Amino acid sequence: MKIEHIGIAVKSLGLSDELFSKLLGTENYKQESVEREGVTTSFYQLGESKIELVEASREESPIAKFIDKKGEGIHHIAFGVENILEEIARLKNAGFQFISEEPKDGADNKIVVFLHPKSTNGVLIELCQEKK
Ligand SMILES: CC[C@@H](C(=O)O)C(=O)SCCNC(=O)CCNC(=O)[C@H](O)C(C)(C)COP(=O)(O)OP(=O)(O)OC[C@H]1O[C@@H](n2cnc3c(N)ncnc32)[C@H](O)[C@@H]1OP(=O)(O)O
Ligand SMILES: [Co+2]
Repeated sequence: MKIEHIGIAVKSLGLSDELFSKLLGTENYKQESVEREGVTTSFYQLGESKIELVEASREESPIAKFIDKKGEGIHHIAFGVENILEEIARLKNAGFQFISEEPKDGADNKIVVFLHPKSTNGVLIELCQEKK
């Protein structure tokens, strides 16, 4: 398992892309919308991890709700795993709760699931696996 990306909730990808390109000294390598999730993402490679800027693509997006409540900032940590089904089983066995146990298509050619922050010390954790 490794830190695959840090998700950062932003109001405007336009403004935040400009800020993060300056901050990181590199351009994003992709921008991608995931309509099911109600988000548009922008990815920056940072060594073996990434920064994922996440903007709400519609009103009822979880990102819109998060920003309304907590403002812009760190939203989630994504762990990259080899076998997401095995990790789900391991973590369920260890008593962790999932928002949904069924992996779904994420951004950046991944399948993803999320654990509920109430079972992970208040940190939203995403598991992601490269699509085969
Ligand atoms: C598809 C792209 C994908 C990728 O490929 O990388 C992404 O990263 S998409 C990222 C956006 N999608 C998600 O976040 C999906 C998972 N999130 C959810 O399902 C919901 O956001 C949630 C975590 C279940 C919360 O939704 P909800 O219960 O409707 O909102 P509340 O505001 O009532 O929150 C309940 C409770 O949880 C706390 N919370 C909410 N978001 C976070 C967070 N990001 N980090 C930590 N804690 C969070 C919130 O504060 C509430 O706690 P209490 O106030 O103590 O009740
Ligand atoms: Co993510």
